[in-house]
Amino acid sequence: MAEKVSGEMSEDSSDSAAAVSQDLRSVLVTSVLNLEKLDKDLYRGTHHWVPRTRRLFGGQIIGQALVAAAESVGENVLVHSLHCYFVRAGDPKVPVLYQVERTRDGRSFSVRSVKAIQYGQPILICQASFHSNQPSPLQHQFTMPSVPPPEDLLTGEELIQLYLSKPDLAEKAKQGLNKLLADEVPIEIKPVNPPDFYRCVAMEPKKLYWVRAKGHIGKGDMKLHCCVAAYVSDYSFLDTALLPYPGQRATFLASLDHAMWFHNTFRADEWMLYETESSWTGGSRGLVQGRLWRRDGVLAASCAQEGVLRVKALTTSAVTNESKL
Ligand SMILES: CCCCCCC/C=C/C(=O)SCCNC(=O)CCNC(=O)[C@H](O)C(C)(C)COP(=O)(O)OP(=O)(O)OC[C@H]1O[C@@H](n2cnc3c(N)ncnc32)[C@H](O)[C@@H]1OP(=O)(O)O
Repeated sequence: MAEKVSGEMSEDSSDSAAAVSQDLRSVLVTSVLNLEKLDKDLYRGTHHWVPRTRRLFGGQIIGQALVAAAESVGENVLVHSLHCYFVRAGDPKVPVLYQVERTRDGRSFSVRSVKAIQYGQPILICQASFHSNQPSPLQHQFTMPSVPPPEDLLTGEELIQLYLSKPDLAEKAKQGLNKLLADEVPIEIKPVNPPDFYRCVAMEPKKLYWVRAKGHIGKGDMKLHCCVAAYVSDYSFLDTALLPYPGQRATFLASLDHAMWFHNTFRADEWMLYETESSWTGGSRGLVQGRLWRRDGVLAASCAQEGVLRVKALTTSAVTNESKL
């Protein structure tokens, strides 16, 4: 019989004191990243939240691929990087198979290659590298931007409620916002500088928001927190590249590749500051970079992604009943 491999990690003493009930646990660990083991180095993953594009969420595929890779390495190594290509759209109607190749095991580093497969064809190719913890006399990092704490900011849902209360809101925009509210995305977000609701001002391609997994994960296995961070890091990343173009509506937005480097331990169920920026767009593609900060200022992870950006010029305001352009 197939066994589940990841979500139910053991609790440390601080967690057991809290006696976390099953329904308070993050769906990311109880379901999304809890793969079914079919055979040695072969796993099956199912879906939770599917974006309105009806193609599988890239972060889910990366997170699941990393769970599969992490199952094949020892307990004393940590994931330090991953590099993925999204080669086909994922179909939400069927599960995804994850096939792990044990590329190399060295004294310090282990490399794994994972193929995510649907209908016999790869949808994602992922290389993940693991490293045993080693001391280093060289240590530096950038400084975390100074921002208000998450407790002082509105959640994504509260912001949507605020937008819904605007009297001149166009019916189509209202429908879109209500759909967003109904989405069961398993992560929480608190934007530091939410974009102007009417989106008529070009902005610098930079964002700052607090983010964490919804529900409890516990201290547990650091590798699982990296899998959750991989999921989280893809959610509102590529859209950073659209901020300078308020007169354009995205008709097709999809990540082509995604890379991450993990620097320090963190808990993905605690608030982290996600700092994203886009250094370049052109040729219907955009490049974004991101940094995930622990709230104590420690740099937890860095990310980079390129995506396809196909857009259409807006002729009227998408959000109000008035003409805009
Ligand atoms: C604030 C909250 C936001 C939450 C949203 C979360 C954001 C999440 C994003 C994601 O998760 S993206 C998911 C992960 N990434 C992917 O699924 C990408 C997977 N890769 C691919 O699908 C393909 O590699 C590709 C990028 C589509 C490859 O493109 P290619 O052009 O080589 O493939 P085709 O099969 O030929 O075409 C696909 C599609 O695109 C149309 N098309 C192709 N070229 C052009 C063009 N020059 N101009 C316009 N359209 C083009 C083509 O006609 C096909 O369209 P359909 O027939 O499918 O309609």
